[in-house]
Amino acid sequence: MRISTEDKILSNGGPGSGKGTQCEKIVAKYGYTHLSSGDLLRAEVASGSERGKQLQATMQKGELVPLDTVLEMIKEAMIAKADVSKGYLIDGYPREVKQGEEFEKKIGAPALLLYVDAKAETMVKRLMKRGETSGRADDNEETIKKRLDLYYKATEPVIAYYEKSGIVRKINSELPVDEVFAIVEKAIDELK
Ligand SMILES: Nc1ncnc2c1ncn2[C@H]1C[C@H](O)[C@@H](COP(=O)(O)OP(=O)(O)O)O1
Ligand SMILES: [Mg+2]
Repeated sequence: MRISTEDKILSNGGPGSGKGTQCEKIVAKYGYTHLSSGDLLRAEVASGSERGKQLQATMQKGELVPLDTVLEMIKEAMIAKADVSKGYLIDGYPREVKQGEEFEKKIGAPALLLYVDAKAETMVKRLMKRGETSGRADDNEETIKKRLDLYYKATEPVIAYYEKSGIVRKINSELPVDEVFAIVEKAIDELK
């Protein structure tokens, strides 16, 4: 399956940077199909399947789940929506350069990467606050620290990887949500 370039937008950035928040607003305005790799994985865990059980153990440690599993799940979700989708917004993927390369090969090049950028200190603060109500097993101090380390080590290079193709738009996510969204809108509207 290959989906045309203009139908794929990636949203990337650190844990707690505000990807999910912005994606929700993008979906409301532009009607894209939102695929959050984290949400897909958490849904698999919640289903209680054997695959879900293995995923849970990995995610609880703040580690990345196997490359093929995530890509397979994203692909399945894209196919399921292919008839009705106005385009896909893929949130929190790729998490490492190798995942990006696989994505290009199996699904195709994206049109835009929204790089949702916030300081480490801001991300930790937001995640600790989110942890009070999110019920997420990985929103605790110890796992947050690991996720941040992993983000800087594995995921930041993804941004550099896509910078070569000129599709990265850096979004200052230190601002209030609506101001962040104004920057996001500009980046998306430039595609048209
Ligand atoms: N621009 C902003 N200003 C203040 N809080 C924000 C924000 N964007 C998001 N948040 C809050 C909402 C969440 O409780 C928390 C993490 O946001 P999120 O969208 O769940 O992040 P991510 O999906 O990148 O992990 O921070
Ligand atoms: Mg999220």
